[in-house]
This record gives sequence, structure tokens and C-alpha cells, in this order.
Amino acid sequence: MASEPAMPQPAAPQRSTPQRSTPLLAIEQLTVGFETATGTVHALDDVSFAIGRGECVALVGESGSGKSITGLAVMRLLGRRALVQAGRIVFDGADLLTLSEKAMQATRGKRVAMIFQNAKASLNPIKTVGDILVDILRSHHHGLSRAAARARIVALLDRIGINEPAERLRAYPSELSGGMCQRIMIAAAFACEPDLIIADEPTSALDVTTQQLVMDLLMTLCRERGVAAIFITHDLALASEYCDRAVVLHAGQVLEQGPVSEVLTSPRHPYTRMLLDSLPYGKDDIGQLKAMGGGLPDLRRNDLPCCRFAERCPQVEPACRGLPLPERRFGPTHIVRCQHPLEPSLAAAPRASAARAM
Ligand SMILES: Nc1ncnc2c1ncn2[C@@H]1O[C@H](COP(=O)(O)OP(=O)(O)OP(=O)(O)O)[C@@H](O)[C@H]1O
Repeated sequence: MASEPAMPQPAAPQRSTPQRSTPLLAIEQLTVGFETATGTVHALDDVSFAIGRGECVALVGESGSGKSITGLAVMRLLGRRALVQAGRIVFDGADLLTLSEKAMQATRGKRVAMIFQNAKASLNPIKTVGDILVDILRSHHHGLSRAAARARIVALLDRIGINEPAERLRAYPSELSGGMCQRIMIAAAFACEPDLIIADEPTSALDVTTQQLVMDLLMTLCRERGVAAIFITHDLALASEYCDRAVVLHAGQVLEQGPVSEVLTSPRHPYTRMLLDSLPYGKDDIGQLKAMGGGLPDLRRNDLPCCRFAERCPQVEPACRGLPLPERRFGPTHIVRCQHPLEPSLAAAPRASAARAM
């Protein structure tokens, strides 16, 4: 396989010792609403978490919990109806929410890249793969000739295991399989050597075998290049297998976060526990599966309780509805926002390493 002389590769970071002292990205008390004809959707409420250089953080939770919105907020792609009501998104020392649009354009794609769920739909159908990738690279490296950009792209495609890369560059997205398109998206994301990649359900449209190959590729590239990743997923097994830490979102609130080895093994929040109980992992028969009780509250309500999980929580107390979410620490980075976190004995749960879907 050809090497990539044009793209220096930093030493791979140790996954077990991510740098947390000066986070690459810190989302601080982010609160976002959307104006709609039927009222304001209170999509994110006081969301805070950080990610160090080279670290991989999984953002997990049910559909509608605010995972994609969080990723789009970092890219500043929330759209005109979104209202950032509070908070900061500090990336490498600068608050992305206050950057000029020009500065944001220089950051987006170059320093922070996003990989979307449905690659085929995300790639421009009327451009060849080569034009898509070369244009991305040249939009951030103005002095780079098309030929030089093409050479770098060919080397990158070769690195990610695409056979006959020069040939592939002539194809249109519609001529490629879903798995191949996802590889092209990954190439597009890594083309400008970003510091952070946000991967939003990058494998959910793929079959299980291709999922594994694409995840292996994505995480190998992140590790060998020291790129941090936010991995948005429903799949606790993938989160457990590939990520350093997990952030659990429910109805726009972060309820638990910490090392995957703690959060997905010994959850201390009843919601995380409920998510794990609803998975087939570690259960001898399907009868042991517990259905998720209730559903997410209507986020247009103006009288949402302080804890948006309160109405589903088996241990709810009056304080849950009326008092701000407390922050309880169970280790240097294991934080639970709950009035009555689980005791360790109740919390112990097998790691979700064999589960496949939430
Ligand atoms: N443009 C918008 N206008 C109004 N509401 C929106 C908009 N975008 C998202 N929402 C709402 O914000 C909430 C969070 O949505 P988000 O897409 O982040 O959820 P998610 O956790 O990523 O779900 P999924 O796993 O299904 O992608 C949902 O209630 C959704 O309906």
C-alpha cells in the first residue's frame, strides 16, 4: 500500500490516556431552541462536555435526544430557526459561536469535519468523486494545484484501502455502493487533516459486516493521525468498542458522562441503566429484555420538569421536577446529573460490548 508523503502523520495517541487538561473542544452549558409554528422546541438544555486531543467520545441516547443537534451546533449548521439561548462552544481556545462566518468557514471542513449518516445522499450527485474531494482540499489549501490535490487524494484513498483509487475518482456517487460512498465521505473528512471529526451515525445505513470495516477504518485513521472524534450513535456496543468516553443524552440533557468502561458497565443514572436493560446483551432469552418505559417528553412544552427524565424514572421524587439537575461525581470524569443516582450494587451491568442496537 502506498504511503502518503504529503500528509505527515503524528504519533498515535494512547487511547487510555487522552489529554484532558486543555480540552480541544469544550461545550459549555449549551442551550438551543427551534422556533416552529407550534411553539419553541427546547432541543438542548445546559449541555456540557469536553473532548481532548485524540480522544474519542460517544454521544448516545434515544432518537430525538439531541445528538445530531449537538454535532450540528459545533459545525454551526443549525439553520436559521435555531436560537442559541445560552452557552459556549470553545474549540482550541476560541468560541465558535462568536466567530465571524468567514472564520467559521475556514474552521469547518478544515479543522472540524463531519461525516453524515447517509453518504450517498450527502455527496453531490452531479460531481465525480475526484472533483468532490479535490474541491474540498483546494478550498482550504488555496495554493494547491489540481494535480497536486489529486495526487494527495489518490494517496489517501489508497491508504483507506480503496482499490484502483485513480479509477474510482472518475466515478459518480450513484455508481458506488453505500459502503464505498461512506469511505469516500471518510476520505473527504480526513482530506484537510482536521483536529476533530464528528461522525453522525456513520454506519447505520450499512450492513453489519461493512459497519465493522468502516468503524475500524474511521477509528484507525483517528488514532494514527491524533484526530479527536465525536461518534454519534444509538449503538452502545459500537460506543463501547471504539470510544474512550460516553456522553448520555436524554431529551436534550446530558444525564451521565464518563469513561465507557464505567458508564456502560456500572451506570449510575437510572436512564443509562434503562438503556442497557433494553439491550439483548448478556440475557439468556428475549424475556429478560426490559422495554424502555414511556417516551421522550414533548420538547415544545414550556413546563418541562427540571429533570426531563422524571416522568419515566422509576425512582422519581418531587425534587426531580422542581430542582435544577445536580452534578454528582463518581470519579475524575464520571459525572451523573441526578437527585438519586444508583448505588453501585444496583448499577452493575455487563458492558454493552455484544449489543448491536438500541
Ligand atoms: N430544525 C428543527 N426544527 C425543529 N425541531 C428540530 C429541528 N431539528 C431538530 N429538532 C428537534 O430537536 C430534537 C433533537 O433532534 P436530534 O436530531 O438532535 O435528535 P437525535 O438524538 O440526533 O435523533 P436521531 O437519533 O433520530 O437522529 C428533536 O425533538 C427534533 O425533533
